[in-house]
Amino acid sequence: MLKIKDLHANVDGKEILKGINLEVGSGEVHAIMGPNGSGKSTLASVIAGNETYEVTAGDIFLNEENIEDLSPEERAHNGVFLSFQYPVEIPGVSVTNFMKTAINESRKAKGLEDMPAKDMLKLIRDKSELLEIDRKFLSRSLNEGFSGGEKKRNEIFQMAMLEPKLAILDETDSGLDIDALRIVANGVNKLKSKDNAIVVITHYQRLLEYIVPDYVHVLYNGKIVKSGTKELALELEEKGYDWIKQEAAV
Ligand SMILES: Nc1ncnc2c1ncn2[C@@H]1O[C@H](COP(=O)(O)OP(=O)(O)OP(=O)(O)O)[C@@H](O)[C@H]1O
Repeated sequence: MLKIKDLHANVDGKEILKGINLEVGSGEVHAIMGPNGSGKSTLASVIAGNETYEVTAGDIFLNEENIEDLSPEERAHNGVFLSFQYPVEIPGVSVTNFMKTAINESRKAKGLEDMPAKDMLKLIRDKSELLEIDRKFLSRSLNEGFSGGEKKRNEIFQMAMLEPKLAILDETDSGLDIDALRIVANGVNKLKSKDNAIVVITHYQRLLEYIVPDYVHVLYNGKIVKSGTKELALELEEKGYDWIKQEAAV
């Protein structure tokens, strides 16, 4: 599904990613953890094609296809989805209209007609129910005045609508109360299938109790310095990152 080889990336001439190697197979959930500033969000942005970052070396493959030269839109049409750490507000564009446009643009890229209005309404209804989203939310401007938790839930609603092949969830748990965390995690778990893959970036083991990862990776100073199973997340919670930093320095 996703294969990253020796990826290096800069921002403003400063190297942030310093040789990332990562393989995520179909049907797998991977968690990426690591100290503040280690490069987690940068990695997510680079996979999604954010042009702020300059890839100086390495390759990113999605289903064997090198996606490096694709624009963010083309990557999205190929099934890459990034849920943002800080979702942007779009005044004047309702959640429903945003979703309709996103779905129809993605269909257009595949040479398909717009989704019939009836099917679109059903899809919106089904997916908003999955994430227990109140109807009145759907007519509000995207993210405008949404609470932190509402923004995060709305990101997963977008994921549910678009059914990506590769979903990267960047700190989806931050700002969620316990009930919202459970709802969002249940939503993600229901969207999980043998044909898609999920990468979860998180600081806390708590989310991983709900979305159980197959693998956990630690990103430190622009590199994945340790990988393991979900027990690694527990160990990090207990011991912090100092031992990882020491190991990485050896
Ligand atoms: N657009 C940018 N301009 C300047 N510096 C940047 C930019 N994006 C990222 N950086 C720097 O790159 C480093 C890695 O940032 P990144 O957001 O990827 O870390 P992170 O691991 O996601 O951190 P956190 O856990 O705090 O969210 C940081 O030092 C950050 O200041």
